[in-house]
Formats: sequence, structure tokens, C-alpha cells
Amino acid sequence: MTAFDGEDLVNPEVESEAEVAFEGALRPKSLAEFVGQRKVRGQLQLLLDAAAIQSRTPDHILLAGPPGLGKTTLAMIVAHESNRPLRLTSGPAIQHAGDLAAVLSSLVPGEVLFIDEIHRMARSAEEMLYLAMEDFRIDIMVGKGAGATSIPLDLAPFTLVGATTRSGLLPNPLRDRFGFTAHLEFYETEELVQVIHRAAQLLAVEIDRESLREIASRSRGTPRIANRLLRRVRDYALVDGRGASLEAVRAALELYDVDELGLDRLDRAVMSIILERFDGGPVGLNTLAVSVGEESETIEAVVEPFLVRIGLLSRTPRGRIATKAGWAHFGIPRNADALFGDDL
Ligand SMILES: Nc1ncnc2c1ncn2[C@@H]1O[C@H](COP(=O)(O)OP(=O)(O)OP(=O)(O)O)[C@@H](O)[C@H]1O
Repeated sequence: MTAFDGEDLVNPEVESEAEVAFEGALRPKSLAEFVGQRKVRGQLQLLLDAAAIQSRTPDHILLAGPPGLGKTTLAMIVAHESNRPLRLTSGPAIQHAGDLAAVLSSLVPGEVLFIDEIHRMARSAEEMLYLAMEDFRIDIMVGKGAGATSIPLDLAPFTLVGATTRSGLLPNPLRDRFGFTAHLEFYETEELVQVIHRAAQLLAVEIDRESLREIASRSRGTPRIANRLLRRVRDYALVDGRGASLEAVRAALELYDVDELGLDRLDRAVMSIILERFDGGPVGLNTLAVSVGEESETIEAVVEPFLVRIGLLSRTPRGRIATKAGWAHFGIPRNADALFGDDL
């Protein structure tokens, strides 16, 4: 149990079963319906069109970026747009090379294989994947010790779509075997307005543009969070009985502890540890994680990218340091000799 258990409204990593079903209903099915990421969309379209002209499987694709920005959605779109079946699995589900061999050997020709969190796959499976990606072939080890032999097995041609929140953790030989790497960026507020406008229509929620903008601006540039906040606002409006007005949006988000910048309790706890306990920093990642009772991976993949993006925090080789804006946002009196992250 962490210090921040309970409703984790702005952590895009945490997904309940209800949310998975809800997301499924809201996922755009084509590149044209996919909002934002204009460059990536154009690059993917070209890659799919070129493969279609040559009647071959599209190149392997790596999707990199923080959680909730649309990696799974894009994998589904790649399969849908190229009219191919899709197989979904994830790095943590591949603990042994044998787990991967079972998946690869059962692919049908042209299938799109999506491996979410590919950086968490077992090392032995990574090596098998190199050969599979390059030559559509794997070597299966039979027997043990001196009598062990490897039997080559041809695979059906497939397109691998890998997703990672930590592309830096991927070994170079694996990264190099992707024909194309897309780096997904956080979304602009106006783009998130479009995402939740569409979701509101699908969910039959009546809500005006100003209220949509208020939700979007507190969604940390992340569609998953925007959809989630919309759902909470819809519930609030339903119970309150006065509709999804701007007032309802503000009251619902206050109830769930999401402030006007989209910061939640965990973000605020991280900032307050840096500012109050460590005089603005520098603080190491592990110290920070232990201090707030969270996994360092969550701090690194979810909390920090956003705090850095909105300019409250700097990541330096010496550790994490609050910026001038970080001090100002929290209104905490500062020691004269404290460092500013922006000056380093
Ligand atoms: N560009 C977009 N346009 C419309 N909806 C989007 C877009 N990107 C994401 N979404 C919506 O946000 C939700 C989360 O997207 P998705 O599951 O694809 O994210 P992800 O990057 O794969 O996250 P994770 O890495 O945690 O699996 C989905 O409901 C999806 O419909």
C-alpha cells in the first residue's frame, strides 16, 4: 500500500477494468480520426501506403512516449488500416524465450503483433526477437546441456509494433531493427478538447466548449486522463442534476484533488518534498520515490515528465531541482542559497 492509494485520477499508468472497457469504446479506428501527433500520423500513413503498393507487410514500428498518449490505439489503427489481424501481448507477459516462441509461431501471415511495454520483456526473448524481426525465423532450443540442439523454425511474415515508455532501456540491437520509431508528444489543450468533444458525443454527455477546455487544460497533455476526467465530470453532473456546466467541472475536479495545472496529490507531494525537505534540490530519484512512498518508475515515467514539461522541475545530472516557477507555484518561502533548476 503506498501513501497515494485510492483514486489515482491523473496517473495514466493505472487502469481499472471499467476504464479498459470505456477506452475501448472511445478509441479512434482510423488515422483520420486520431487527433494530434500530426507528424507521426503522416509518417505512419506513408509507411502503410508504401507497404500496400508493394503488397508486403509494413515495416516494424516502435512507438515511444509516456503512458496514455495513444500507443495501443495507434497499433490497433495500423492493423485496421492495413486490413490485417492484430495480436496483443506485453513485455511482462513474456518471461521466457518460450513465451515469445509460442506467440511468434502461431502468427498468421501478415499479422500485426503488438508488444506493449516491450522494454520489460525477458532478455532471452529479446535475442529471439532480433532474428524473428530480421529474417522471420527463430531457433528453438531442444534438450539441455551437451545434447541440446537448435531447430530453425520459419515464421509467417509479420509486423511488430512495440510500445515503450522508456525507449532508453531498449538494447540498441532491438531498437535498430525497427524500421520506424515514432516519438509521441504530449497533446496541446486544443487537441485534447477535440478528443473529449468526440468522447462526449459518443457518451451522449451534453457539455459546452468552455467546460471541455477546462477539463482539457487540467489533463496533463494526455488523452487517457482527459477521457477519465470527462467521465468523473459526467458522474458529478448526473448526481448533481444540473448538467455538465463549468461550475460542475470545477467542483468535480476539486473533489478529486486535480488542481488548475492538472497536478494531483502525488505531483504535489513530490514538489513539496523537493521544496520543503531538500530546499529545492538536487534530490536523487530513489530518495524522492522512497520519500513519497511510490515506485521510482512511476515517478520517472509519469510524474517527472509532466513537471518538467510545465516548467516546475529540472532534471540535472546532480538530481531533480525545482525551478523558479516551481517555487512560485507552491508559494513556499525560499532559502537565499537554494539553487534554481533553470539556472543549471
Ligand atoms: N490521438 C487520440 N485521439 C483520440 N483519442 C485518443 C488519442 N490518443 C489516445 N486516445 C484515447 O486515450 C486512451 C488511451 O490511449 P492508449 O491506450 O492508446 O494509450 P497508450 O499510450 O497505449 O497507453 P499505455 O502506454 O498506458 O498503454 C484511449 O481511450 C484512446 O481512445
